[in-house]
Amino acid sequence: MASERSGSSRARRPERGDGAPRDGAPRAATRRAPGGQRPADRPAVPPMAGRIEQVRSALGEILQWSGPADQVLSRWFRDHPKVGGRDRGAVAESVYDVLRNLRRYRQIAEGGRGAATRRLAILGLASRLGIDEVLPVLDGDEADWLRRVQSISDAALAREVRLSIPDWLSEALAIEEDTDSLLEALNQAAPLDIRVNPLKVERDTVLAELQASLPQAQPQATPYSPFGIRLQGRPALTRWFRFEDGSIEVQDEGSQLLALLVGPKRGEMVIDFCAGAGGKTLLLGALMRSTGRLYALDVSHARLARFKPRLARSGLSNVVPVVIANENDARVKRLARKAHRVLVDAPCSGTGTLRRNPDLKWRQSPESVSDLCALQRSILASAARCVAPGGRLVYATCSILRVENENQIESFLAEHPEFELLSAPDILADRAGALGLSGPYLKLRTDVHGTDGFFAAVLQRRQGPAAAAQAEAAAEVFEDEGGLAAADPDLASPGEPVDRLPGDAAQDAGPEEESAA
Ligand SMILES: C[S@@+](CC[C@H](N)C(=O)[O-])C[C@H]1O[C@@H](n2cnc3c(N)ncnc32)[C@H](O)[C@@H]1O
Repeated sequence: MASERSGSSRARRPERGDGAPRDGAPRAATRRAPGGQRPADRPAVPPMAGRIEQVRSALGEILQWSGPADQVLSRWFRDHPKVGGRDRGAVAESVYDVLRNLRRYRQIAEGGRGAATRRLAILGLASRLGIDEVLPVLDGDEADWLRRVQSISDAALAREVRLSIPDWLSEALAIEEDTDSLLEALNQAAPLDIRVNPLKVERDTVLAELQASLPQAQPQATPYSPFGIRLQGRPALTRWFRFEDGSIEVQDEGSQLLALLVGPKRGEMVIDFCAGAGGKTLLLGALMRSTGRLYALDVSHARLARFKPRLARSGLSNVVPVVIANENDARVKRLARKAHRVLVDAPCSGTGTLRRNPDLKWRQSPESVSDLCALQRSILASAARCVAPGGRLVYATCSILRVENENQIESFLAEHPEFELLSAPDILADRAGALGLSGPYLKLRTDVHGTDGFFAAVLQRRQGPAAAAQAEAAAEVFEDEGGLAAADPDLASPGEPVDRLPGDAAQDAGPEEESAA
C-alpha cells in the first residue's frame, strides 16, 4: 500500500534549473522559483566573449582525458565559483555538445587560426545558441571561418566524422543493424527519466503534480516501465519534497526495465552483485516489498557510500550493502547457491549511455574493452555460484558492443551447462509495455526505445539431478577455496551497511572495520 504525503502545504513545486549532465540528475537545484529574479548586480547572461572563454577553459581540462568529463567539469566549476547556477548549465551544454561532436568539430575546425580549443568552444556555442549569438564577439578572421564552416554539408564528411565516432567503435558496431540511426540517437542529449518508489506513491499522483507545476518539461508516463515519468529539459528536482522523501529517484527507463526483468518476489534472497550507488537495488528492494534479503555488493566503497542517503530516503529495510574486495571475496563465497535471484549489472564500456557520457567514445579503446570483458567473465562466473537451484542470474550491461553482451553469454553457457537461457522478452511481457523484441535477449536501443542502450540475459540454474550434481561439485570447489559456505544462511541483518558479514570475526578477530556507507 503506497503511503503518500498529501496536502497543498506539502506539494511544493519542483523547480527548473541546470546541472552537469552525466547521469541526468540535476545537480545544481535552486530554491529560486521558476522565472525568479537574479540579483541586480549580475547580468542575466554574461557577455558572449566571457562565455567562450569559460567553455574553452573547461574543455581545456576535459580534453586531457584525466577522468570522466562530469567529474572534471564539476571540479572546474568548484575552481570557478563565480560561474553561477544558470551559467553552469549553459557552459555544460556547450561542453557536452563539443564532446558529442568532437571528431566532426575537430575536422571542420582544422581550417581556422588560433587555439584549437577556442575554435571548438565557438562551434559548441554556435550549435547551442545559433551563429548570430556568437558572431558579434569574434574578430574578422574567426567570423569568416565560422561562416565558412557552417556551410559545410554533412554529406561531404566521412561517415565516422559525420557521426563523430572513433574508427574502432565503428568497426565493432558493423555487425549490428541500422547503426547510423542508433548512433544519431546516442548523439542527442537525453531527457530526464524519474522513477516513482512504489512503496511510497502512485505514479499517477506524481505525474499529475509534475504536469501541474512543470508543464514546460512536458511530463509523460514512460512507455514501457510502469514506474517511470519522462521530462524534457533539465528540471532540477532534488529539492522537491517528492525527491527528499524518497518518493522519486532519477533513473533511466532502461534501468527500471532491468530491475523488472530480475523480478524478485517477497521474502526472497537476492544479490545485486555490482550495486554501485544502488539505482537498481532500490527498485529491486521495492519489488520485494521490503521483505526478504537483498545484498548490495560492490568493490567501490565510494559508490556504496553514495547509496547510503538514497537507501535512507527509500524507506527500505531489507537491503544489506557489502563492500567486497573482488568478485572472489570470501563474503561472496559464503553466499554460494543461496540466492533466488542474482543481478550482475556489470562494469562495461558504457557505450549505451553516450547521450549522457559522450566522453566515453574517446576514453574507451579496444584495449580497455578487452580488459572489461575479462572482468565481466570473472564476475559472471563468481556470481553464478551464488544462484540456488532453480534460481535466476541476470547479466546486464549498458553497452551496445557484442563482445560485452551476446559473446559473454554464449561463452558462459558453453562453460556452464547447469544454466539455461530463458527468454527475456517473454519474462517482461506481463511486467512492461510491449518492446517489440525478437530473440532471447533484452536489447534496448536508444533510437527504438528512447532509453539508454542496454543488454540483458536471463540464465536459470537447472534443477535436474545431473545438473544438481554438477552444481554441487562446482560449489564444493568454490566452498573449499573459501571454507565459509557452511556459515549461517542469515549472513547479515538488513539495515546498517556493513563491509564485514557476521562470521567474519571468526576468521579474523581484527579491529572493527569501517562501515561501507
Ligand atoms: C554498471 S555499474 C553498476 C551500476 C548500479 N547497478 C546502478 O544501478 O546504479 C558497475 C559496478 O560494478 C562495480 N564493480 C567493478 N568491479 C567489480 C567486481 N569485481 N565485483 C563487484 N562489483 C564490481 C563498479 O564499482 C560499479 O559500481
